[in-house]
Amino acid sequence: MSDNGGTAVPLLAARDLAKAHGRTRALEGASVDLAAGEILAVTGASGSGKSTLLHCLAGIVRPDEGTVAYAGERLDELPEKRLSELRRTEFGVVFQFGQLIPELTAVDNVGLPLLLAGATRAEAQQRAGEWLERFGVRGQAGLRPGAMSGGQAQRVALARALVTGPRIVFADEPTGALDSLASEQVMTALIGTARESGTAVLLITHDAQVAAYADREIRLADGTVARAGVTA
Ligand SMILES: Nc1ncnc2c1ncn2[C@@H]1O[C@H](COP(=O)(O)OP(=O)(O)OP(=O)(O)O)[C@@H](O)[C@H]1O
Repeated sequence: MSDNGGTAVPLLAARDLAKAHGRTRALEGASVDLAAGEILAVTGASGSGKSTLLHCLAGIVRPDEGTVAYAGERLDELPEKRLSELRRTEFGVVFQFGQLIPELTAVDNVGLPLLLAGATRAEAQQRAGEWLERFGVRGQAGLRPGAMSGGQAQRVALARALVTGPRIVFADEPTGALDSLASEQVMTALIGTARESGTAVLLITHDAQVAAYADREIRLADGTVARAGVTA
């Protein structure tokens, strides 16, 4: 990340996050920076707090302690209405599986965020088709998720996460259920598109080959960042 006399402002900056699920302390003092356009891998053992961190950074859950600042706004303090607007317009999310709506075809899944943002059905269908094309799954446009391979479904999910032009994509084990070929196709599609559009990506993964796509890697252990969380 470029250093503006030590004062460059990251796009997303989390400080000293703590979050408990009941009696389980999932995060304990985690601090992370994400620069605009940066691709950051988050690794760590199962249960180290990776998903909880992603949920706090994406404004899906509020931390118990600590701050999350996105482009000058404190996510941890925002009212739910503004948070959900940010999630709809500025952030895209991709999970390991199951995030597509099973009753909708690929093109309708990808078009849905555009409809929610006020596009007409024709506009939504056209732009969704273009995004399916970019991810190499236009041939699957009329299929429902159950009729696609895991890799195809993930590429449709990526198209849906990116169709609104978010500034950050949060991806939680996006290749976790895929074989190595499908995983490579999904990662190539995600990283290529993110680089082209300057979208930042926060990528949780167990897989060193997937983490190698990132510009930087941080490792969580016991709810805190064990390695390189904040850019100097
Ligand atoms: N909704 C929940 N209710 C209770 N405990 C939870 C909940 N979500 C997470 N935890 C616990 O919090 C800790 C951190 O979980 P988290 O899912 O953030 O870790 P993770 O590093 O993403 O794990 P994995 O790699 O297995 O997905 C774990 O001990 C987990 O069991």
